[in-house]
Amino acid sequence: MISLHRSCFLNNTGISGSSSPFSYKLKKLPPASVKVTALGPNRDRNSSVLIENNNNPLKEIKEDDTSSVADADPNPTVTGEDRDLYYDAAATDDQLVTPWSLSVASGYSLLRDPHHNKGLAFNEKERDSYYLRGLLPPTVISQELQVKKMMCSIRQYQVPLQKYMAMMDLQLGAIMFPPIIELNERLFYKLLTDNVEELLPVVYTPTVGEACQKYGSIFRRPQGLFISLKEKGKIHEVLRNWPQRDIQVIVVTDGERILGLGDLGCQGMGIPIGKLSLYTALGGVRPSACLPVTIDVGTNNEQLLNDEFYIGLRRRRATGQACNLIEYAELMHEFMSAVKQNYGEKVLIQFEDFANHNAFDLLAKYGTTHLVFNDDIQGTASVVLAGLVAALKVVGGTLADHRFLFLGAGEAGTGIAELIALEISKQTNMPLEEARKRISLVDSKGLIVKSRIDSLQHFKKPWAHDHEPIKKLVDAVNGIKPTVLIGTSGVGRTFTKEVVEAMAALNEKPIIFSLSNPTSQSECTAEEAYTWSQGRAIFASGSPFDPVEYKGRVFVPGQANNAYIFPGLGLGLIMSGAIRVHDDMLLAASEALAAQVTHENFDKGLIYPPFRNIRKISAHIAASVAAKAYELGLATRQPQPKDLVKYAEHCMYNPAYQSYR
Ligand SMILES: O=C([O-])CC(=O)C(=O)O
Ligand SMILES: [Mg+2]
Repeated sequence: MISLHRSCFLNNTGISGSSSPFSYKLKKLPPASVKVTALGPNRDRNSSVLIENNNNPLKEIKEDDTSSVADADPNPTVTGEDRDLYYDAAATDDQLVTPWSLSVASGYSLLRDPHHNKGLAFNEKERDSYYLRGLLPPTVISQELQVKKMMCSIRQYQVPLQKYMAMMDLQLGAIMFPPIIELNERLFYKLLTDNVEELLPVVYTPTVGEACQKYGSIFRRPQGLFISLKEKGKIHEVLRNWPQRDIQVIVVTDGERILGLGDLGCQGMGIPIGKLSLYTALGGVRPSACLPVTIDVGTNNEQLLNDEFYIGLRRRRATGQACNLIEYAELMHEFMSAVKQNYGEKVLIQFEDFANHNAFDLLAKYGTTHLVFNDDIQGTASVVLAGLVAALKVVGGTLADHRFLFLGAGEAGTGIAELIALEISKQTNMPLEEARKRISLVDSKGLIVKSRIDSLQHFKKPWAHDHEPIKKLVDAVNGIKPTVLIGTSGVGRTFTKEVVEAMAALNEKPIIFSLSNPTSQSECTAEEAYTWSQGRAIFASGSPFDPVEYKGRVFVPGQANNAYIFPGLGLGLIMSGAIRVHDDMLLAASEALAAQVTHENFDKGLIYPPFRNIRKISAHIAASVAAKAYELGLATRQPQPKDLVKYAEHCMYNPAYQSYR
C-alpha cells in the first residue's frame, strides 16, 4: 500500500523515511479535485496513491490521474482525517506545488506502519495487493476480535504500569523482542474508545503519574517534541522536524507541576501524550493533528538530577533568578511564535501542569494573541462547575445559596472559584465581587483574608475577604460553615476524619470534592468520605475510586476530572475555527456536561454521566462551545453548520479500520 502523507519536508524530495520512498507533487485543480504527479525515480511496484478520507473508503488515485474527491467541502475548515486532503485543496494557485511526500508502505513495512497496519485483520485481497502473503498467519480476524484479544492480554498484567506500557507499545511499537504486542494506532484508539472506563486509569490518572516518575527507565521510543534550552533560536526548525504539518491541538507542559507530584522535569512528557490520546479517543480529534510538547528548562528535582537514566537537561530550572526568568520567557515566546507561524492562528495550545508562577502569566499573556487554554485552571473549573450544578439537583438551592470552601489556592482552586463566581453573577446579576464573597480559600498559610493581602500572589488577592485569620482547615470549616468543600491542594489525606465529620455535622448532604491527582494526592478517599459522613456525602474526586459499600448501600463516586471537558471543548474550537477561548465557552461546556446527567444517573447517586458515553458527551460539549464561538463572533468557519451536534459527530475520527481497495 502506498499512503500519501502531508510531509514537513519542504524541499520536495519527499523522502519520509520509508524503505522505498518516492515523492509526488499534489496539485490543486478546480475545487474538489487533486492531481498527483510522480516525481522521483525511486518508483516501487505500486504506482497508485491512496488518499485517506474519513467518511469514504480510502480512495485510490493513479499517477497522473485527475480524480475528483468525493464529498469535498469547498470550505476547508473541517476535522477528521479528510482534513489533510482539504487542507491542500484550499491552497491558492501560487501554492500549487505543495510538498507532500509519499511513503511506500507495503509488505513488511506496512505491518510496521502504525497508521495503516491492521495485523490479522488484513483481508485476503489486501494480503495479495499489499505483498503481505506469508508475512501473516493464515487466519483473518475482525477488529472487534483483535480488541477482545488485546483486552485479554492487558488484563493479564497485575501491575498498572505494565498495562500502561503495553498500551504505549500498541500505539508506538514495542522495541522488545519478541514483540508481544503489535504496532497499530487504530487498534489502540479502538481499544481505548470501546473500553474507556477500564483503560482511562491506565493511560491517564493515576497510572500516567507513575509513568512520568519512572519515564527515564521505561522510556522506549521518543514520542512528541522535546524543546529544551538547547533548541533556543531553532524552534521553528524543530517544529518542522515533526512529521505532521496540519496540527490542530498542542498540549504543552514544562513539567514543573505534574499532577500533584511536583517537578518531574522532562519526564512530564507522559502528560501531554496522555491528554492527547484522550483528545482522540474521547473527543475524536484525529491523532495526526495532535502534537505533544515538553519544554525542558531543567528541573529542581534533585532525585532526577542525580538519576543516571534521567532523560532531560541536567541543570536547575530556569526560574527564580531574574536572568533565568528572561531565558524562560524568551524560550516560551519563541515557541508560541513558532507555533503560530507554522500552524496558523487556529491551532489550539493547551497549557498543562505548569507551576502557578508561570501558568497564570502565560494564560494572560497569550490569551489575547493565541487560541490558548489552561486545562488546570479552566478545564478543571468547567468540570467542577458541571458537577456542582448537577449536585444541586440532589441537594437543592441555587449556586448563590451555597457557601464554598477550598483547600488549595493555586491554579485549580482559584480557577474553579472564579468560574463559580462568574456563574453566580450571571445567574443573579450580582456584581462579581459580591459573588466572590460566597467563596473562601485556604492555602498553606491558612484562610486567605484581607490582613494577608500584601503578601499574597496576585491570583489569590480577589479571595482575600474580611475575616479573622484561621490557620487550620477544620477551624475554617467550623468558622465559614461551607456547604461545599473542595480540595485542590495537591496534598493527600488533608481532608481528615475531623474535617469530614465537621462538614457532615453542618450539612445534611455535604458536597465534598477531593480533586488532587493522582490517587495518592487525593485529599481523602471515597471510602473515607462516605464512612466519615455516614453515607451522606456527595463525593467526587479527580482520580477514579471504586464504588464503596457502606452499611449495605453501594456508593458510586463521581470522577470530577477535566477529561470530561477538554476533548469536547477542543473539538468545538477546532470545528468552528475559533480563534480565541472565552470564559463563556467554559460555562457553555459546563452546562452541556451537566445536561448529560440523566435521571437514571441521578437515581444511582451520580453527578457525572458515565465515561462510557464520553463520545456523545464530547459531541454535545463541542456543539455548545462552537455555538458560543459563533455567538461571540470568534468562529471563522462559515457558514455555521445547521446541526452542530451532528456536525461534531461527523468530524470525529473513527478508529474502525478502513478498507484498502
Ligand atoms: O491530569 C489530570 O488527571 C487532571 C489534571 O489536569 C491535573 O491533575 O493536573
Ligand atoms: Mg493537569
